[in-house]
Amino acid sequence: MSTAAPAVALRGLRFAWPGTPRPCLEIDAFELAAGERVFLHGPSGSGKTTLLSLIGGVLDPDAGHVAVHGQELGALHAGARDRFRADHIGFVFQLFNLIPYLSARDNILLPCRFSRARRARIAAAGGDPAAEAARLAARLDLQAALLDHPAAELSVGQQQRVAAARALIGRPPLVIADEPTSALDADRQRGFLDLLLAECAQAGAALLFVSHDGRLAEHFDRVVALGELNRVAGEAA
Ligand SMILES: Nc1ncnc2c1ncn2[C@@H]1O[C@H](COP(=O)(O)OP(=O)(O)OP(=O)(O)O)[C@@H](O)[C@H]1O
Repeated sequence: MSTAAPAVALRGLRFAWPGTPRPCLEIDAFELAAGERVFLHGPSGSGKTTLLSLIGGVLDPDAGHVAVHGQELGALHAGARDRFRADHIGFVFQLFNLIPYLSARDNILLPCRFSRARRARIAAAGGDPAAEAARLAARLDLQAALLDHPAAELSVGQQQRVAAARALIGRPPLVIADEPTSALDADRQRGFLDLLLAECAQAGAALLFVSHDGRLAEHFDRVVALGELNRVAGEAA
């Protein structure tokens, strides 16, 4: 990994879902600079979540290259790719993907269990994972008592904030957020976005933020329409 490398670099990317007649994504080139905050938007079904899964190495492209912080994901075998993802990428998923029977606290701490790099970054900043989980939860307006509750007992908005704390803990250099504010009321949306931007700025992390809510776009360094990148979407438009 190189710190001078872009957070994300895509070249000649092509991906089709199995059994579908034409590609979902064809992207000649895209870069997200280290520390850059990009707002990505596009119509429903245009391939935003698919693109995030390719950048996260959860899906493999049919052709082309995906590099995260200079590391070509295709060069890593499955186990190494899982470790790389745990160390370097914080995800906030559209459907949160919390483990329902684990407490909110244990969900937030989960990446630290898998990633030595995240634990090391917390230690280097003079903290420990439990204190960092509590700090992030407080910043996200999650009451301390809620941290002992199983994730399944939390409201949708609370689950979303737990998912954000889980993504941010241990300061991954790339944060990927897929419609993270959709379940929050307007006040919490703004607070959530402020926290995400502040935490990413403090950690020097790049942020790739997908949303339908164009009102949030003004807070980002750059706004990208997937239709401008994706040749398939361009043809369909
Ligand atoms: N697991 C899957 N198997 C087959 N096709 C899929 C799968 N997931 C998504 N697709 C298809 O890929 C296309 C892009 O879907 P994707 O979820 O990436 O869009 P999106 O832009 O994130 O949409 P939304 O804004 O509604 O979340 C859609 O046509 C969808 O039907």
